[in-house]
Amino acid sequence: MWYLHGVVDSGCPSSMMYICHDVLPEDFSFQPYNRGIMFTSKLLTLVFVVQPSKILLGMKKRGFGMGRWNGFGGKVQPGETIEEAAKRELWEESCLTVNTLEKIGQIKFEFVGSTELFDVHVFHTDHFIGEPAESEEMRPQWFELEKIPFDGMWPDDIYWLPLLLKKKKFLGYFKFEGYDKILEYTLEEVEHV
Ligand SMILES: COc1nc(N)nc2c1ncn2[C@H]1C[C@H](O)[C@@H](COP(=O)(O)OP(=O)(O)OP(=O)(O)O)O1
Ligand SMILES: [Mg+2]
Ligand SMILES: [Mg+2]
Repeated sequence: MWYLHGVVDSGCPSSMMYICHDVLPEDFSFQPYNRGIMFTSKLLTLVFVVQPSKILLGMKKRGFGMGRWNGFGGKVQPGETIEEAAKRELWEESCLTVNTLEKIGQIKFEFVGSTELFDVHVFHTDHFIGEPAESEEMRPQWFELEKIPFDGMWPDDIYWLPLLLKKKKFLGYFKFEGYDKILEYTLEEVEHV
């Protein structure tokens, strides 16, 4: 068994190098990935605005994930913290501002044939300022919690979104073939993320 072992800081916050090794260090918290492959990593944010009986999702109008409902988020820019990026992307994509975000999950996505891992930092908030409005990138819509449109979302969401809604913290790893098929995944609840 080989495990993703290390991270090489390339100097750019959104481009880390991951190294796979055959020994699992004791302090190692990631799940098995691949055999000796060098991965780069892309830092991304994802924010879910939740109210007692409903959740705000956005229909992605362009780019990656177009045609799917999702939370609001995107790439972390140089010089930004991950939380700053999460707030900026939420604002750009939904016109909502937030004072605080709760970091609730971290998910690594691998796509067969690509050596770039997506490192998605997932946030939750139930306090926001403003009214959701359509942006170039997203068309926001509230959904009753019993009517979340999982069929129109990324296929991984149905595994971990229920944890987010219960405010349980989690770490996940999903390996995709194409964009519709999950080949394998791991998901664990954790105390800290
Ligand atoms: C593969 O599974 C995924 N599932 C879910 N639920 N969300 C995902 C998955 N892969 C990526 N995401 C999220 C992470 C980000 O929030 C977006 C992708 O970033 P995006 O392309 O929207 O980046 P932006 O910086 O906003 O885009 P522009 O450069 O076009 O402004 O999807
Ligand atoms: Mg985006
Ligand atoms: Mg964006």
